[in-house]
Amino acid sequence: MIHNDIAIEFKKVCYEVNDLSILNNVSGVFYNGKITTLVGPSGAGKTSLLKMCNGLHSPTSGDIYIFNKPITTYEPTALRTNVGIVLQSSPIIRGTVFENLALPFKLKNKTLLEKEAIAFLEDVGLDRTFLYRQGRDLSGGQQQKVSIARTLMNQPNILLLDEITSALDPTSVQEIEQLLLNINKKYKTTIIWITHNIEQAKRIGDYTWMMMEGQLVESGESKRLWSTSNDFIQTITLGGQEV
Ligand SMILES: Nc1ncnc2c1ncn2[C@@H]1O[C@H](COP(=O)(O)OP(=O)(O)OP(=O)(O)O)[C@@H](O)[C@H]1O
Repeated sequence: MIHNDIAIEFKKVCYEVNDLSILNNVSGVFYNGKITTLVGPSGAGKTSLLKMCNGLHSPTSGDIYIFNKPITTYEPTALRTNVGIVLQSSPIIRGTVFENLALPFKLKNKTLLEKEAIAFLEDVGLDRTFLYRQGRDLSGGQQQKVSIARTLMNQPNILLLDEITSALDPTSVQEIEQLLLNINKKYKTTIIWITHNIEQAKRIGDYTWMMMEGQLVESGESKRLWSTSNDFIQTITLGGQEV
């Protein structure tokens, strides 16, 4: 059966490296056009799972479907164009913001027009005066916005975010949350967002996946999940606001 509301589906996914089990029998869905936060203690397997969504890692067993098609049927470049990723410290290359933004185009032998670059910058709340500033001279928050804009250049349907605000000041955190909520709304982008900050997870996620020791222990609508009081939620919320 085809489900148009599902962007990514995991079916009994296991991932092992050198006989070490990193993901164990993970089954679940990420809904199309929604924001799902991925929470759990350090070492739970969140980054490994995220990297499976754009083919950076492959399951040892089990299946992953992207828009109802097995991930293995996608050509790797097409998959990475369709499923973008931003990391905690995505690299800013030497050169101007324009050169950084042009990178995905350059890799495809295409030319980025200045007006296109300005439109993408505006999507992340930076005005045209940033275009010819040196990327590495920008603040951490501004660099992260440029990284997000650079990933958006490919117009991905799915955006994977790995702790992208954990090194930033509260104002930048708030701005980046808002700009991603706007992008989600404007382009209907499906977002999967790893965060250690429980308050952030509650604020931004339509859905939540809770992971522990390589397993998906809870998942569902955030409003419902965070208001229940099972053992997992007790464990991660009583320990403070960071997991
Ligand atoms: N290539 C690898 N070789 C060996 N062990 C690995 C490899 N990749 C991940 N692991 C281990 O798998 C487990 C899960 O790692 P992963 O980075 O996915 O967790 P995480 O939940 O994202 O953690 P964190 O919140 O600290 O980033 C960890 O114990 C890690 O050491």
